[in-house]
Amino acid sequence: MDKLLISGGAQLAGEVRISGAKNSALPILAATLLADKPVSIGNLPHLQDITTMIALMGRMGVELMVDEKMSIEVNANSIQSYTAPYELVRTMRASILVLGPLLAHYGHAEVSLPGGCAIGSRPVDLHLRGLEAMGADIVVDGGYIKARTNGRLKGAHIFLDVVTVTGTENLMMAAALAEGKTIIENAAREPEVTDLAECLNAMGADISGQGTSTLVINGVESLGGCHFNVLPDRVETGTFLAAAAATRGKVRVKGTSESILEAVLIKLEEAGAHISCGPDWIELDMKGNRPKAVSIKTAPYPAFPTDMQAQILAMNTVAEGTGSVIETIFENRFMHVHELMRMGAQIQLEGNTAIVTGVEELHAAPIMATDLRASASLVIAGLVAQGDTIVDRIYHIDRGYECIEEKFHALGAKIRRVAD
Ligand SMILES: CC(=O)N[C@H]1[C@@H](OP(=O)(O)OP(=O)(O)OC[C@H]2O[C@@H](n3ccc(=O)[nH]c3=O)[C@H](O)[C@@H]2O)O[C@H](CO)[C@@H](O)[C@@H]1O
Ligand SMILES: C=C(OP(=O)(O)O)C(=O)O
Repeated sequence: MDKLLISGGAQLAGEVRISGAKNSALPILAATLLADKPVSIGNLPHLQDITTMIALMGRMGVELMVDEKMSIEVNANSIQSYTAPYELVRTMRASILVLGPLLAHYGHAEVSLPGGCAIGSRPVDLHLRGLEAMGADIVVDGGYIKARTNGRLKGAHIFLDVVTVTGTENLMMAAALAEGKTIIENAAREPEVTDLAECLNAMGADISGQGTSTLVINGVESLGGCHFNVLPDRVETGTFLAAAAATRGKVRVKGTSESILEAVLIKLEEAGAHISCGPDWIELDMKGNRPKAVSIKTAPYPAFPTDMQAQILAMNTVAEGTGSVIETIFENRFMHVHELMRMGAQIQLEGNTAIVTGVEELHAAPIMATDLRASASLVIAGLVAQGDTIVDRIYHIDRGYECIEEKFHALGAKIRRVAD
């Protein structure tokens, strides 16, 4: 199993290119199952979750051709199986995103229940309830969601009790081919949901309201092909900026946009960062200063994203002062706290709140990655710690970060991948 070996202490400096967003690329790949013609997707990130989605769709008989620039052409017409098996779903929850498209286009689907994971129980009840409201027959049997529809799904008025990103995406995709109008209220407003809506519209769907909490989808009879470029990854962007702030460095992230991570940039400025932005870049300069601790509370977009909680918490561990970190989305998203404390971080954990008092220095220790963003926070901690930190179980980080050690290395970090 690969590990990352990080010799801390370098101030990050330089430029880094941001990849396409994992959480946009995954639903867009699933959306190609709705089309009758080939769909081509550009700016696809090169990471494990994308490989898993390609493997899953390939297993169904879908033809996928990736070129050397990580564009992919997907032709779903060759599909032969409508099943997402447990062995693939268990490695990537986002596999649930094939449920809505398979059901809407082909009338049936069998998708393994994703189950819980390190960050929380993560049920999919709202996905299922929404599809049932559109006329689907759903049973859960032997760990599988078995869904069928007699004829086309029917448009429905759906109110989501909780703001759910993949739930909104699954229902929006299903509604795109349903008969009549669907209204989804309390919909997720994340940029990745908007990106998916734009891609579906480019395929011929009739969706409006994206970026607001009410989506209106007029179902169409069929969807065609298109070429679509995935938006930049706001979590990868924020991760490099948080690392730059923690190391008192100066980093420019390119191929990204300030408009998709305002809540994060505001907090980094509060931490003392000087931020400047261009049309497709953001620069953060700490002018050599120690960051100031900030308080954050995670909530659905446009508020502070849960996927950036661990990285800002890691910055706080070496900041001046005390900051509180409140996690409101997932009930168990503080696994990194215990590992950071092993490095000398001062953190008090009370329910969904972590009170972090910055220390002058963290100390290297062998530490274990437990989930994707927790892993990123441990890398940030390793970058600022005295000595050599070994981060184990980095398969979590490979799920969602493209060439992470190469990108940090290019910014002056002493980091390399080591095999057991
Ligand atoms: C592939 C992808 O895009 N993953 C993102 C997506 O995950 P994902 O879409 O799985 O997360 P959700 O937005 O659905 O989860 C939000 C909350 O709703 C609850 N819930 C969700 C669905 C449901 O049927 N019932 C229910 O109770 C969840 O347990 C959680 O407490 O949004 C999360 C929240 O921004 C991010 O952390 C993930 O990176
Ligand atoms: C939690 C995440 O991903 P997923 O929903 O795929 O587990 C994430 O991207 O931080």
